[in-house]
Amino acid sequence: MHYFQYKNGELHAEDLPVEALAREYGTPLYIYSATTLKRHYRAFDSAFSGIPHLTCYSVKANSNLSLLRILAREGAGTDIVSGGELFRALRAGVPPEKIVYSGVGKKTGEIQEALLAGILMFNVESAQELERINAVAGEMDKVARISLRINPDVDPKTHPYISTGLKENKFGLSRSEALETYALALKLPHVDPVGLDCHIGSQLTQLSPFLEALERLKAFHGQLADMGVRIRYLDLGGGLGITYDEEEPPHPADLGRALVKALQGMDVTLILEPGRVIAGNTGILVTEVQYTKTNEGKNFVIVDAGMNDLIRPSLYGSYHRIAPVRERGGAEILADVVGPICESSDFLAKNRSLPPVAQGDLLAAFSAGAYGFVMSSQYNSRPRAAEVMVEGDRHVLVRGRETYNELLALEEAGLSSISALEG
Ligand SMILES: Cc1ncc(COP(=O)(O)O)c(C=O)c1O
Ligand SMILES: N[C@@H](CCCC[NH3+])C(=O)O
Repeated sequence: MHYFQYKNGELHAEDLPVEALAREYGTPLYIYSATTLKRHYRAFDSAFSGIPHLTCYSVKANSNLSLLRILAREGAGTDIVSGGELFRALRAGVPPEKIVYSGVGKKTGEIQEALLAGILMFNVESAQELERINAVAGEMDKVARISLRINPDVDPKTHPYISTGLKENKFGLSRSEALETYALALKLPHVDPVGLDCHIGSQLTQLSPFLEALERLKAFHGQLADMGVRIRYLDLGGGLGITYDEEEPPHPADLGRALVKALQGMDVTLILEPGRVIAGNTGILVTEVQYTKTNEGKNFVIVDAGMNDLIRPSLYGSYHRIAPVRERGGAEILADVVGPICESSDFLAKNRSLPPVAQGDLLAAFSAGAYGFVMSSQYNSRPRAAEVMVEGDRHVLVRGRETYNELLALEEAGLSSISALEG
């Protein structure tokens, strides 16, 4: 069941016509389906219901506060990678004891904030980070629960920019370094090594890399037990892929069955950090055609959403299905769908077969709920897209579009004092 569907030739977000929302809030506009979000979360979480587990939604995929609030009410924890994400997760009502903190570059202030909040654990990525967490926790008279992120050297068979578990990637510790670092953790008074963690990459479309990583972690778990480290949490990260085009990723239930079976007999709580599989197909980006033109036989459809709104096609060559919001007949044309940004890398699609579209038409880019708005910027001084959440026949503006004044707010003070520099 899809919640972005055509009814009588018009694209609907649940029960609302997308065109009406776009006319009300303007374009570019992100539209999210609350029903899809909940359905994805429940499908994922219930796949692991046979074992002790915690689903920590990866905030980086889509950090809109309202979306986080819905997930928090569903019982989700979160995987965060910055003080900013911690702040958001807490504001949205995620209980601190369901928050895990990943990332290679945690700063002292961020560690303090997480300790103050009382998060479940830090996924530590280097010996230096472990020492820093120990020192900060010591100053605060606390003991930090930690896991070490192992780099299992497994090929996730995905785009090189989003693969994270190969030895040439910056993430985690090799197994030999990790053994030494657990030994160090046992000696440090302000850290408690309770977990073992890995995350091998994103948009994975096969089960085998997950299972391979788990096998390596299990072998490592045995070595840790021999050293006297008692692991209570096994965190396998996120990474399950979605269908953008013709990919056929495993269903969460398949991943669940395979992992539950592989974990039999292990006395641990499984932690998972799904992002894309929860949020990706929960959102679309709606954009309006500004102009069409043909240069030497090449067709361009120029829309009002640019690489600043959805950077995935420019950054990874990613595919997003694009279709008119009102179904159109007529012979298809091959065109590049491009934005208004002054860069040739500013495109949503290249050589795409589209029905004939005209100025003023609305187009939807599908599967834009994850790594869409969160990766947007104000490049070319463009206010970022607004975000709307739909449920049934109701909707809420969950983030308005900033005004030009708001775009300049942080610079105004500089403008009033710049004359001092000008002498
Ligand atoms: C540590 C960590 N956990 C979870 C995720 C979420 O990944 P995905 O959106 O592919 O599920 C990522 C991103 O790849 C990550 O780096
Ligand atoms: N930003 C990437 C995913 C990165 C995952 C973060 N570790 C994407 O859009 O596909």
